[in-house]
Amino acid sequence: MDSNELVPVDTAETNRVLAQLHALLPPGDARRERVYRALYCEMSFTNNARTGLAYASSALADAMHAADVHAQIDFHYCRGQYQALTTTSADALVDYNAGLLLARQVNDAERIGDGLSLRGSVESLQGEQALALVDLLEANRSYTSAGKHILAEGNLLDIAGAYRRLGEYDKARAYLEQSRAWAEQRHDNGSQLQVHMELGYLDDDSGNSGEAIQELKQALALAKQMSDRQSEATAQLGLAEVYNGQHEYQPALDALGQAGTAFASVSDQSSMAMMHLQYGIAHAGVGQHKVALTDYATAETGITADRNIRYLAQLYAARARSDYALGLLQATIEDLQRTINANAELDLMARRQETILMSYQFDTTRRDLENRRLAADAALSRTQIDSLEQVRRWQRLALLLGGVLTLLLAWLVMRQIQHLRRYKRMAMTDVLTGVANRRGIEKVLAEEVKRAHGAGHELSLLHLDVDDFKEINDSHGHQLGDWALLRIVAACKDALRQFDQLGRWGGDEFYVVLPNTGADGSVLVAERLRGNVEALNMDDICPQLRVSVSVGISRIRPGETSADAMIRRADVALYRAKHGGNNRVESEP
Ligand SMILES: Nc1nc2c(ncn2[C@@H]2O[C@H](COP(=O)(O)OP(=O)(O)OP(=O)(O)O)[C@@H](O)[C@H]2O)c(=O)[nH]1
Repeated sequence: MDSNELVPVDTAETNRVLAQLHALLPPGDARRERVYRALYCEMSFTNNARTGLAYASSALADAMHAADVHAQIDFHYCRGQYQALTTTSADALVDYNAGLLLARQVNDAERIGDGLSLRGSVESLQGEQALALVDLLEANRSYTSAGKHILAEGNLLDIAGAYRRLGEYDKARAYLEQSRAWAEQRHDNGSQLQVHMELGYLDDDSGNSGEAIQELKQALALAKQMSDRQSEATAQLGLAEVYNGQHEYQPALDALGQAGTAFASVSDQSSMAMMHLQYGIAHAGVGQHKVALTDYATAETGITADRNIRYLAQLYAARARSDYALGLLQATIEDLQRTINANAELDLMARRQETILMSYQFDTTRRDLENRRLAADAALSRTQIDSLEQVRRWQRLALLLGGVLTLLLAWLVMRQIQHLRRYKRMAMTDVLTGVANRRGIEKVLAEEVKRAHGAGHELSLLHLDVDDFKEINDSHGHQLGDWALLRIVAACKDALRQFDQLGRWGGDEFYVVLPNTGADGSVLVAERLRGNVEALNMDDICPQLRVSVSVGISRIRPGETSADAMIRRADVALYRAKHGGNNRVESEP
């Protein structure tokens, strides 16, 4: 129901499906109730146009009250269709246009298609084939854009009708064959009936009356099978028209009789003018020209109201023959004149229609080209955006890789620097005690001499030697000697200030560089060192073991730029301390 694509087999089936649908409606769902009513309106009154008209009018009022625009559109269309049957198809246009306007306002492609299709079929009946084709072809585009393929297929029938009336029989037949294939494939009896009917008209118009009769009879059989009285009447009217064309007036009159009854049974007034025209031709055919004139008079009113010039031309030509047969010369001349005028108007219309069609085709082609160009532009910009994004992705990746590489390089460089520093430190460090080795302390001393010389500061150097260390080694072993050295270094460090630097010269000899330190300060530090070592308790490694150091002190002299002399003087002082009896501090003189 929501997809609006029901294909019922006949009237009874229609009513059964509608009842089923109604039973399925969720209670209180007013919107779906209106959707259902729209379907009901379209499908339930095929055999009763007046009741359908009344139903559509009241449903339209309800939809307006509920401000349900979609339902309003549906009921406008429904009412238009029953209006066309009750009076003339031209009267339906008011509702079709009103519905179409609303459909365009809410941009509802399916309902725009419905409106255009309905309006197109009226225009086609009025002889405005170009306008009709513009609307019908547009309807197809709308349906297709809304994905409503069944509705688009149904619309093909009307397109075929318009092409037939325009005299484009090949095009009309192509559309009908397409419709026939789809209708058969879907077992859609209603559409098959319409296809037979249209093929009948087409065969008749293109001079194949035998085939026309076959098609119309098939349409008639299907209409009877479906209990569709309205279509039955239309098929009978079509048959009558073919019979008249074949000068078979009695079968024509019979068919018209059947058509009249069937039309009356469904209150369909829309074909009354055509009925009278065909009656006139048939009556004239059997020699009843006076009756024919009455028929023509009635037909003329209806056809004029419908503004159908094609039928008017047919009517005037037929009436001229009856006028002539009755000896009404003046009337004959007038009707012949009217025939000429109507045909001239038809020619004019044909030319106008050609122009309208050409301009529509031009517009459509231009629009298609424009759409294709827009699509191509969109595809191009999509490709450009894609490749830009691709480039950006690569750039981001390259940046990321660059960043990672830079970090990696930085890390490698840092590690290298750290290794170098470590190697340098290791190269300057004594492995056993962890203080500066000979190279390290030489370097420190050289820098401090330079600095003291530059700034005119004082600088002192202590030369330490462990007393009788050989004896410790010899008595207690080399291992214990190492431990004793470690303890001595620790005791020395405790005695030093933050900026004093201790280094091992080798074996049991150490140097201490004392920046900014003069004679008194150096003696003080040296004594503290000596005292700390002397006070060492090493019972934990060797009970009763006592160690001591002798210290020689030298100081920088004014103008001295090399450490060698300082070292020599400190050695001399140490020598004196040793010879003074160990565990002593001696300064250079
Ligand atoms: N345990 C140990 N002994 C070492 C190390 N380096 C040198 N020695 C030893 O230290 C001793 C130093 O002895 P000497 O130079 O004769 O000096 P000393 O015995 O202290 O005598 P004086 O200096 O005159 O008091 C030698 O026996 C070296 O073999 C070391 O790293 N560890």
